[in-house]
Amino acid sequence: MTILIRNARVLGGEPTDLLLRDGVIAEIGQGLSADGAEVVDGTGLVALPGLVDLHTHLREPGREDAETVYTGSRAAALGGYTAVCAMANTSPVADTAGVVEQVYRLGQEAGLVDVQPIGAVTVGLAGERLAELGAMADSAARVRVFSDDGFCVADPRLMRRALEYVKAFDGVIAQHAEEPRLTQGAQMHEGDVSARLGLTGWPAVAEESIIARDVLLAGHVGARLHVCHVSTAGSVEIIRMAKARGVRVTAEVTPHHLLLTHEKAESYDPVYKVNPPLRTDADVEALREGLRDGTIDIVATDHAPHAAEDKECEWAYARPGMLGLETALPIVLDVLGEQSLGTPAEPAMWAVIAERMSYAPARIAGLDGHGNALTAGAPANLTLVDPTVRWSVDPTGLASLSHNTPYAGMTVPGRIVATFLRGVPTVLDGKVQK
Ligand SMILES: NC(=O)N[C@@H](CC(=O)O)C(=O)O
Ligand SMILES: [Zn+2]
Ligand SMILES: [Zn+2]
Repeated sequence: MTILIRNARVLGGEPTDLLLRDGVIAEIGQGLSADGAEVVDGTGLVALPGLVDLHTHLREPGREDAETVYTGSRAAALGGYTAVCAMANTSPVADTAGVVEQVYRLGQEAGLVDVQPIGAVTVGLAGERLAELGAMADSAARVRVFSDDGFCVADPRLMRRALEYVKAFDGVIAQHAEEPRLTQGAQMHEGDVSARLGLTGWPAVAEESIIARDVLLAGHVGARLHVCHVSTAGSVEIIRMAKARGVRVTAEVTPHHLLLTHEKAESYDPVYKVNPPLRTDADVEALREGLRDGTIDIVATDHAPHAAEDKECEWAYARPGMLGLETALPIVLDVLGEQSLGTPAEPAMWAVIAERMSYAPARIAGLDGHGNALTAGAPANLTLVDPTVRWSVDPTGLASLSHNTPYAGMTVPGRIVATFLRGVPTVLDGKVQK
């Protein structure tokens, strides 16, 4: 299949044509000849490298009523993604070569994005003994990222062993930083709002104390640490300090922690219940600053679909987590400065988006075929976005099997018009192709 994209603005630059052939970008330049190629009109659209999500929950195996690899892949493609890393907290847990290979194969069969399984750090996410990290690394799924996400690897000795172990194959431990002894029964951020509502608080220090411990451990053994869903100003400060000291630490922030705050809990609508919880305005400001200055390396969605019965109930009983794949780029656009569209600062904004949502996550995950600059010879993994379109988020209009988006009814900027995986369209005219 040969595709000619006409007049797209690569990272918001001058309009140009891109010829996609045999899975790669064969040529880039103005006025390329169509010569048998299928033409896609890119006028007014910005071309970005295919987005890469380092933190996605796909719920298969085990909760196929909430999301499957196929439905999550559709949501991802519609969000502009060409690769997603699938978290290990499935049922059974992805803690063996068998399970990660199953998820990997389901992703290949769906064929809409590359699904890269993340392996569990400990057997059954129980935090007691290491899972078979080496067997998962050597498997057909070639696992490099390991995480007990949903739970913290709380035992420092086990965390140290895991960090040491994955050095052998340049792996990374992605930590869900939450000291469990400080969050027992916690329902939301510990602060003035939790005090007023009478809900048990989840203090910032529960996150920060684990991050502080883990950057010290990672520095001590010279291993790679990745911090999942950073949510507090103090965490940003600790990571900034660790980086300055040369610790090999990377960090992610979610779109919802960049936009929403704990006051949302005043509605008692569990759609706003998430782990870690929504924090304060000051935290949001520090996260944005950390993302701008590179202390926070990437935006990751923590796409966490939940079935209605697990979410549309009393706050205390609702599962934490919210959808993210189809709204991530619009929220980041909103946060990073939609006002720069059409100004000389615009290309700089797209460069930051490409780095934080494609190049850096692909580097951290070791995904060589993704996160490449859009140049001749590179794999044809890219997405076309119309930054001028604003659309209203309708939970039932999303491709995800679940509907727990916190942005229902909100008008957001930026529509994904097309996505290409190795030169094959997975989304065209805003519609998924499978
Ligand atoms: N973020 C959440 O609130 N929930 C996640 C687990 C997690 O990311 O910790 C989930 O699997 O539902
Ligand atoms: Zn988590
Ligand atoms: Zn998660």
